[in-house]
Amino acid sequence: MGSPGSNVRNNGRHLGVTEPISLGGPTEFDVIKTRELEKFLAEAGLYESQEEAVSREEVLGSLDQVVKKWIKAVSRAKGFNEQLVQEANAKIFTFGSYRLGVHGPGADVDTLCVGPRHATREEDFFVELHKMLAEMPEVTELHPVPDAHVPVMKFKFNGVSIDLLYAKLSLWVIPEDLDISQDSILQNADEQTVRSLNGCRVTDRILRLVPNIQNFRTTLRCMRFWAKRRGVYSNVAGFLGGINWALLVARICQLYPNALPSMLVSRFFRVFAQWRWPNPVMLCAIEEGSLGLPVWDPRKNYRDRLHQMPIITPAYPCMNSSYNVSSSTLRVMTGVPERK
Ligand SMILES: Nc1ncnc2c1ncn2[C@@H]1O[C@H](COP(=O)(O)OP(=O)(O)OP(=O)(O)O)[C@@H](O)[C@H]1O
Ligand SMILES: [Mg+2]
Repeated sequence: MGSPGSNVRNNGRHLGVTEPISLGGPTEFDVIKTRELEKFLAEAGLYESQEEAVSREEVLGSLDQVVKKWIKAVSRAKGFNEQLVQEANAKIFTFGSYRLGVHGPGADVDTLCVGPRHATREEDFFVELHKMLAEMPEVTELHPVPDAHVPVMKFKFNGVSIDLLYAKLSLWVIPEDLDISQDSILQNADEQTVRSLNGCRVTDRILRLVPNIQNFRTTLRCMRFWAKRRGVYSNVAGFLGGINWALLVARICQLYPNALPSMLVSRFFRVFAQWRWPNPVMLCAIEEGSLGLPVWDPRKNYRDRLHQMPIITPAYPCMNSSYNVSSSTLRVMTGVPERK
């Protein structure tokens, strides 16, 4: 990664669907203002303690061990021979604000368990793994939600809140160094698996599509804090949630690749005050892909044409992450008065 403010990623080529607006770097004033901004964010209590960070890491390590034990038990119960049982593997990935590195103290961790083709969601994940977790003294408040649009198991592990999704790949064995960013991973995957993988694939892609990760993180922390204070941080209420704020900030980082967070925050307001919605915000071109999955395309899909504030996810299959925004919540966010 580059030093703060230097755009050295992507071999000097720009990231994004257009040229940057400005390649200008920081002045001494911006350096001072960014330091002040970081101090402000720290004093606002937005960063977790070292102790909490370590505890989260340990919990994730333990959870990974649990799913590895689970997949061996599942394989054995299905009559696999001992060598195949030993080779059987499952793995935990993280995504969301924890993976982006912008979570606050006490935040929950979005996780994904990736398993092989013989480990089913209905039986093995929601019954067998659920049973294993229910028997562990570390696990409390265990709530499976198998019928959700993205099925999830919610629980606390040693006090850390976890959302655990499941992706059943078409592979027989899950390699420990599995790369879930290739599109081929989606081949023959059921719909819930595609949706469950999406969070991780999107988060990883965002981190690859910003010129400087540290500057992106600080700016996003600031915008999340602002949005929460202003009461416009909520996907379900028709405003913007974690993913939407992340994508908007990432786009500003692309447009000002050498800017520091204090500049990026002010550019955020400048750019989005002038944005002509429903022009979409995108971090990369929307690819059709070869797997035939539906992608956001207002020319083809009538429903996509109704979206007020399209903020498109960067991993195949690209979707509008802010389909919940209505004309009235958009007006609230942009401060445009209602037309009489
Ligand atoms: N509407 C959506 N469209 C696409 N992906 C989504 C959407 N909502 C959630 N996700 C995926 O799930 C992840 C976790 O969502 P979540 O709402 O927990 O946001 P977050 O970025 O983790 O912020 P928070 O700190 O509020 O939890 C997102 O980062 C995103 O990858
Ligand atoms: Mg989250």
